[in-house]
Amino acid sequence: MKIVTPEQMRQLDANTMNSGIPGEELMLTAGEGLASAIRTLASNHQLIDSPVLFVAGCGNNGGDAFVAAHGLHEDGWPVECWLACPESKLKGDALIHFKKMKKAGVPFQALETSEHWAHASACGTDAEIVIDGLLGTGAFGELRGVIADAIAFVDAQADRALVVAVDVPSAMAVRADLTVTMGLPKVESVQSENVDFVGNLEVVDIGIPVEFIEEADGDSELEFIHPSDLAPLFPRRPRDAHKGFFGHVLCIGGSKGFSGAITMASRAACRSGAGLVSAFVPEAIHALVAPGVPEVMVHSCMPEGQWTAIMAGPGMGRSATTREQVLHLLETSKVPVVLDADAITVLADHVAAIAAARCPVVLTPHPGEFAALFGLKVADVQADRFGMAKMAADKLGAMIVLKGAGTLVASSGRPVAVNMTGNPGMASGGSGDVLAGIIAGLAGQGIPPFEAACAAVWLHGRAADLAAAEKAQASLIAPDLVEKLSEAFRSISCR
Ligand SMILES: NC(=O)C1=CN([C@@H]2O[C@H](COP(=O)(O)OP(=O)(O)OC[C@H]3O[C@@H](n4cnc5c(N)ncnc54)[C@H](O)[C@@H]3O)[C@@H](O)[C@H]2O)[C@@H](O)CC1
Ligand SMILES: Nc1ncnc2c1ncn2[C@@H]1O[C@H](COP(=O)(O)OP(=O)(O)O)[C@@H](O)[C@H]1O
Ligand SMILES: [K+]
Repeated sequence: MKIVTPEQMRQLDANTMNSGIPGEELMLTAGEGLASAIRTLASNHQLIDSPVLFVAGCGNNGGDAFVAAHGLHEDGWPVECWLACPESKLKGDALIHFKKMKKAGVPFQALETSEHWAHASACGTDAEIVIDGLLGTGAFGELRGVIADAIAFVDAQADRALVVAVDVPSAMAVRADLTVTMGLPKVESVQSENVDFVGNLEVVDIGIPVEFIEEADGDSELEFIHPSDLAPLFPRRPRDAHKGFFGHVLCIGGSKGFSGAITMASRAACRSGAGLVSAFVPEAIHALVAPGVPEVMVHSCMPEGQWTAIMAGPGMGRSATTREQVLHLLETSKVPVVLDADAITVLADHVAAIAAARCPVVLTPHPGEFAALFGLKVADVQADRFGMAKMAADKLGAMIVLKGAGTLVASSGRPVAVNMTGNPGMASGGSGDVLAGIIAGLAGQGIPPFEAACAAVWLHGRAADLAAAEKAQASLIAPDLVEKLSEAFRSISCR
């Protein structure tokens, strides 16, 4: 999906209004989309009917919030709206929707002074979901008036409540769990320095005609991984399909003390739709791995097979044997090869072998592995994630999945894809192994490797978001991601 600047978005909004869709209607669709995202978030977190506080500014960003507050109030939710300016400053579409909200009886108050906000901060709120509708794409310059107080108030709620930003986190100073953006994602929201503010990023279709979007300029170097782009990768399965239709994936990895990594990776490949999955593990752990994954054919000698994708690395260890095996794969494979973890770091002095491979290669480094591969410092990788991913893809002729919040998928000659699903609960051992398995499972059933990597990072993060909403981020473990994959798939496909 295209990513736009605020200016490009304003142009799209203006073109849409000129084509006959009134601004009032655009705002209604935006606010209804926001209400629907809040309902889903609340439902996933078992917070249905919990108090929701909308904090609105005097622009159209506040207008979206009024529509959503109105909608939830009509559903019977305990909703309240605080306005960070005098009512008299409201105008246009926002004023229209404000009046409707007020008429419907949504409890409301205007907090016009810093003293009001100091009092609000002292008293707090019992709302478990707080909505930031203070500033959107119309923000400019230094914060003026009470907006700074209101932003500080909403941001402070992030320490105890779920925070949802409308369109963009206000002045990129509110730490949101979810940003519900209108029309198309905005460039600032996918920049790596802003991941802590944006949280997950969902897009509301506000009815901008497709042809306007196609014609619009967007960021030519970046694209957003959106479920609507992934759905076509999973067409209806023919009724007479059999396991041979969906490929045979080989997963190589594991070592003494690291049997879980390959177990989870190969299970994730199965859960991603591969027809058959085989694993090759050292003899010493065969008896540990095999019973854990009855759906996988586990071997302790290199098996023969018509592989459609090969994945190597999880739990493999950084031995000379690992390096030899990986180099051999790169030299001989004709099918996509996914390299993760140790299979990446052992190539630090052999990057030429990656460039020389004739098969598609997908590397899935976390910043530490990326730094090790190129002899860099992790801080330097993190300081320019986009540039680093692009550099590596160009240099190695491989697809680079640079992991971490706002995972990037880069391939030479095309825009870098950015993913905004996932949460810090994934920062626990084994999450990456699951991702490698998903990519191999998707590539192995014939999805082109770049698209497989994009779909995999989205599904992986989505599974983690569903799991965290149910079990809490702190309690998330990698097998939860595998278990929630089914639900993640269901959010892009009805079958
Ligand atoms: N037709 C449209 O234009 C649509 C707009 N939408 C929403 O409207 C938003 C954009 O609306 P606006 O252009 O009204 O902009 P904003 O809602 O961002 O706010 C602009 C208002 O905030 C004030 N302001 C700006 N910068 C400030 C600062 N630094 N300190 C204090 N006050 C400041 C301005 O004086 C102005 O009154 C989008 O982000 C989106 O949420 C959506 O409803 C979809 C349709
Ligand atoms: N804060 C976070 N937000 C989003 N995703 C995260 C976060 N922390 C970790 N992840 C994801 O979890 C996975 C961790 O992978 P990795 O570091 O290789 O772990 P391991 O080696 O333990 O399997 C990656 O896909 C990464 O993008
Ligand atoms: K906002």
